[in-house]
Amino acid sequence: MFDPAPEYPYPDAHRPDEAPAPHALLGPVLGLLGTWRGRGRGEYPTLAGDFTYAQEVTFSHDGRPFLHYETRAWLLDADDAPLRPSARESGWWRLQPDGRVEALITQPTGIAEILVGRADGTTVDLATHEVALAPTAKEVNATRRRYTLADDGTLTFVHDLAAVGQPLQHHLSAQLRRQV
Ligand code: HEM
Repeated sequence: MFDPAPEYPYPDAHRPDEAPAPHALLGPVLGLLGTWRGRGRGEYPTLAGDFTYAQEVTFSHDGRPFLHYETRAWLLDADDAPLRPSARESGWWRLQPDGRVEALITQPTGIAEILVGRADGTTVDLATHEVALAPTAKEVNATRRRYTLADDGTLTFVHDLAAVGQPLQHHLSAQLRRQV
């Protein structure tokens, strides 16, 4: 007789004081744990104009030396009402000794990125190591992502993009607040 497995016994923690205890290597990114929500503005020279959007970002861990990262964005109209779903990403941020970070991030648009960079407790700065594209994905060559934690519980996010023949330049900036 088939015996199904019980519920997954190792739930993720979304706060530093929640079990399981965070791995020591997560020290430089502990301030990111949890769910963040806010608004941003985007642009790119190939687009007709700039746009405003809302974004939700979640970081969690299961006691091992990596973060689970997930984000969903949606475009806003001039009255701040939802216009349509936009970018989604998920992945893994692997913490190394000395605050080095290796991030693996995938998108439903056929883009898979490996980024490398550093975390120092208040900022995380990641730049492309390699991009892999599904056969029908748009051409993306590189990104740079900077996350900065301010004292008042605000997380700012700046995203530069080299894609569709354009050099690396600003695509997105957002300000997010931690959700309780
Ligand atoms: C908060 C996250 C993001 C938002 C809100 C966003 C928003 C947008 C919007 C509104 C467009 C115009 C096309 C459309 O309406 O869909 C666009 C284009 C594009 N985005 Fe983003 N984006 C985000 C993240 C990213 C990321 C992470 C990448 C790459 C790693 C990326 C790469 C591109 C590319 C390649 C284009 C197409 C440009 C073109 O074909 O001219 N975006 N984005």
